[in-house]
Amino acid sequence: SLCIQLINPNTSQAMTEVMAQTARSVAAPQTHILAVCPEEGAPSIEGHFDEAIATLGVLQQIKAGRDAGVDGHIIACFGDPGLLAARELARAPVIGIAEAAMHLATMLATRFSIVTTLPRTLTIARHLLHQYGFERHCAALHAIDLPVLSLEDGSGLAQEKVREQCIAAKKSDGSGAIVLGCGGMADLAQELTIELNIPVIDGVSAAVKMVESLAALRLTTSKHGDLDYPLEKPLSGRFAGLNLR
Ligand SMILES: O=C(O)C[C@H]1NC(=O)NC1=O
Repeated sequence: SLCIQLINPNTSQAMTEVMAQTARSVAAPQTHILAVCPEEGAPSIEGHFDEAIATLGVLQQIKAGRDAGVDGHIIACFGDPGLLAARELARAPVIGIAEAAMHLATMLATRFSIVTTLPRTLTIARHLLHQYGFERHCAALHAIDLPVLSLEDGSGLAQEKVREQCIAAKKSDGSGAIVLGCGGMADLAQELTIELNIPVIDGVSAAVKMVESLAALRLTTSKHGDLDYPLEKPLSGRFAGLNLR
């Protein structure tokens, strides 16, 4: 059986729960999902500053997961914060939900659109497209212009805005698939795929199946070159816990 550590980099328990439920709904029977979030940090991640704060918590969780011997780690925030640093620390695969969703979209359509939360995080999504080499695959990016935690306020307004943006994107962008740009949207993808009749992809679900695939292929994070374990040095204070030895 497999154990996959699902890390919500923000500290909102409700969002962790939404992602964990979605992850468990797609996981194979013998896959266990260990859902965690940092003890301290930002309740939502909505920019470069929040991502910097969240990265320490992600690394602490990666270390804990590694010590617990998990078979894979998922960074469940659409900015994929700390992804490469986490890959240095980890032995098992580390998958970000943005890269997972983008990869799947390129296998299903020649162009995809992204629907995320605040306009200011569109820049982060564009940066990831560049970093992953998917710029030419992404036809357009849209924001619902509501904060991340509006997805957890129980009003359903954010969910309706996501639906509207997806319908508009399908009509206007010339893209054949849509990537949902927030971990908190994980539970919306399956219903929207049916309603819109195009692939609407959630990165949490995508990442779960990618970790399962990599594990089945006995493939783990390369430790040759820049993703080798960090060089040993005396990390001090709150960082001491990140020493690998
Ligand atoms: O960037 C975003 O809008 C979404 C991103 N922020 C967050 O707290 N979880 C996320 O997936």
